[in-house]
Amino acid sequence: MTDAQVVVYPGADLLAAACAARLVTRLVDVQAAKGSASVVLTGGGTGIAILEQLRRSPARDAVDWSRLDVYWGDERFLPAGDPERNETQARAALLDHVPVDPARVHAMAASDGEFGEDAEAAEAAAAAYAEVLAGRAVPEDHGPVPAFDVLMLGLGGEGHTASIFPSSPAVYETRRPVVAVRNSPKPPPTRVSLTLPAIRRANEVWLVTTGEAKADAVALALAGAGEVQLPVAGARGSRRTLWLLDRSAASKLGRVYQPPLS
Ligand SMILES: O=C1O[C@H](COP(=O)(O)O)[C@@H](O)[C@H](O)[C@H]1O
Repeated sequence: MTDAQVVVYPGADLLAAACAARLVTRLVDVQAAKGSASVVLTGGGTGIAILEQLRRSPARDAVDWSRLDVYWGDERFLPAGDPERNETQARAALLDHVPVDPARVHAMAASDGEFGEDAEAAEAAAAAYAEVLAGRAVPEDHGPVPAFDVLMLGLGGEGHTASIFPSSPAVYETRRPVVAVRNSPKPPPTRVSLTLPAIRRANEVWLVTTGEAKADAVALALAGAGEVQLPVAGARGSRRTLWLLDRSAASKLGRVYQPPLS
């Protein structure tokens, strides 16, 4: 993964605030150039902290929220409003506080929704989300997934990203953009996730994480580990891949990535 850029911040709070500022800048620039923009949100502690910082930032008003498409990289297949759903957390952190167009907020289905809770429900939810993506793709995207402007991802200490876990069926998926995930090693067991081929349709992929528990996975991914054992190693954007880390998450990288001592 030679073309990835790495930015290391002194701490988790500063990283979240800086990522929020970076996101405002990127979305404003894209809207100025194209009229509208798209962002794919991640769940997890760092991803939600970024949204909270964005809510608190006066600069958030620079974004035209009505001209933004919001997607998710993965979802925990739980009832609507469940506090563990990535959508619930993103709404509380940001989306309920800014004038987004509800029709452009593309949440993945809930387990008490139209597809029900049975064994096939998560598969149906994944297929439905693939249809949503296909419906939003334009000819210039050259495929059934939009070329997302910014796609943010967290990661697990064992190397999962979105809900693509090491050596799981999702990491081998080459055809479908969205899959159901069963028996996730991290609760809840049933999830819906973009696949690596869909993630790689994004113009920019931002990998955001903090804490020492992520340091091995970060170092291995940047050293070129294989994506089957370490799915996050397969996450990259078509134009840019950015790793946004705090010092702890970056602590096992070589000196080249370390910030100067202060
Ligand atoms: O379950 C999930 O976890 C990962 C990482 O979360 P973190 O709290 O350890 O940073 C997240 O990227 C993913 O979206 C989420 O569903």
